[in-house]
Amino acid sequence: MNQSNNTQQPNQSINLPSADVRIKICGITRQQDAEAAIACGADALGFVFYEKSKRAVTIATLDWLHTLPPFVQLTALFVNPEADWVSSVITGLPIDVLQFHGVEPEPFCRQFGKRYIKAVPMENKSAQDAMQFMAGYPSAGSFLLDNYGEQEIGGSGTQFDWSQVPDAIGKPLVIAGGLTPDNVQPVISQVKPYAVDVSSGVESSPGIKDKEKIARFVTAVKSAI
Ligand SMILES: O=C(O)c1ccccc1N[C@@H]1O[C@H](COP(=O)(O)O)[C@@H](O)[C@H]1O
Repeated sequence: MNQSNNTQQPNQSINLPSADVRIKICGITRQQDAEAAIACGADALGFVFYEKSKRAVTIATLDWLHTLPPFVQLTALFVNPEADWVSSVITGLPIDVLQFHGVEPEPFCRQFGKRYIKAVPMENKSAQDAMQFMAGYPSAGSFLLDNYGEQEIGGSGTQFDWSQVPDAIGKPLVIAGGLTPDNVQPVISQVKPYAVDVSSGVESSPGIKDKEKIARFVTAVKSAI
């Protein structure tokens, strides 16, 4: 094929129509919340393997994970973990994707042979800064933009400046940070992300999901234009 006929504007092939924007419900700690999220239409669930989090889980507390239905992606979130800890988690549980929220270098993230999402700290960051950060992770399958600073760890439950989301990066972008059933439509309209990720915005208290909020979130995403 003629090379010149095969050039793509990277994000044109990745941005999805709003109705197809994928939904990840993160910070799940309980089986009933996982099942509720799947019943509501979540595409992916996230589990926080970070002991300082109010949503921290362990291999033992997720012994029900094998009973979940197929075709829902299970994501393990880590913050500056030991490699052995990541290996134990992916050996012990049916994890599909890793998500790194700390300052893990690129060789660390890719050593596990799993697809991974690298979180990008967007607090006070320009689109140019974000692109520079992402360029350091060529092996990442996707980037998750969240509102935290270089020395913090994410999960603040607050929004960043969506006007600073870079375009044409050639990788799927996941938008996170303070999303709720009420503000997810504007970010989809503005940014046209590959996926949206929510944790605190669909909770009744940290680590306890609210099925009604999840249902409202999913409905809002699927009806976004
Ligand atoms: O949820 C946590 O406690 C957490 C701890 C450390 C890093 C990330 C964490 N949460 C993740 O942050 C994003 C956005 O969450 P929110 O919707 O703003 O509450 C999401 O992936 C959370 O799982």
